Amino acid sequence: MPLLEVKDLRVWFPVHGGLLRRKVGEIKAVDGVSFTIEPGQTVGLVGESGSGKTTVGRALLKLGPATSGEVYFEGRNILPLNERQFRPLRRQMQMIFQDPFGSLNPRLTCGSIIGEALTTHFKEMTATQRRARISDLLTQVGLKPEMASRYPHEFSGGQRQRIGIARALAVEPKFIVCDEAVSALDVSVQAQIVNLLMDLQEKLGIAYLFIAHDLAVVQHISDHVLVMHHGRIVESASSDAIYSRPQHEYTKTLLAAVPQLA
Ligand SMILES: Nc1ncnc2c1ncn2[C@@H]1O[C@H](COP(=O)(O)OP(=O)(O)OP(=O)(O)O)[C@@H](O)[C@H]1O
Repeated sequence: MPLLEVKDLRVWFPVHGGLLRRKVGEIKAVDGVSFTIEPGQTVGLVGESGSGKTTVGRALLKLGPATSGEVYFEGRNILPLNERQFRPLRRQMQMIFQDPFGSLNPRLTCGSIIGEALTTHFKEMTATQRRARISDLLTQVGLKPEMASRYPHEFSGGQRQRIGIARALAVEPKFIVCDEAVSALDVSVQAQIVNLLMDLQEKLGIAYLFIAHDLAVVQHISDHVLVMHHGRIVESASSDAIYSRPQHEYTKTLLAAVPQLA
């Protein structure tokens, strides 16, 4: 059984206009998207800005609206579930953002940021167990346990992204949406974070939807790649095939923009 199966997902946003702010049309941000993700697999989602990638990622985790379609997580359609019904599943589906600084509370230490996720989802955990788990998570993402007492501004961009990853891992997810998770970082730091994500996948069996506009990064991390254009998937193929035998004109245009490595 696939971990995640998306069937004919549509997300249309109403457009209002005129003096009375009546609905005058719709932005079809996502318009009939279908794909599957197997456990422990990475699916890359590429496309230019505005193609609908983030809207897909948010809809999958019920962080954003879905107009129609089905999203099965381990065989269960999650879109009709209300908040209470979805709560036990929320822990298993996490998101890592582009701007870790924006998504980390500047007033909390890195230990408290990770600890918050633990207290929300593991209410029975004692303070001692929590501290041990925070140390363990920091080590897993390549940071030092003693860094738990530092604040987000005391870390570099790459280290902040590691904290974001530790926070996502804290609740033991099976699936993580990585939305432009390395796009804001320097190329050498990007490679370190991508390698960390791949190591964690191997160790913990997590599946990723890896959203990016940069095809080179996506190729490195993904088993399968989806190319999105104007709300639709225009090409879906294995990572190798999409680069060696791109079928769609739009994919060829995206590939032409990738700097060639000598
Ligand atoms: N809440 C919203 N209300 C109205 N329109 C929206 C909303 N969210 C997104 N859109 C529109 O939906 C389309 C897709 O946006 P989306 O952010 O998913 O694209 P993207 O491929 O992730 O781009 P980027 O890489 O710039 O984030 C855009 O035209 C955007 O303006």
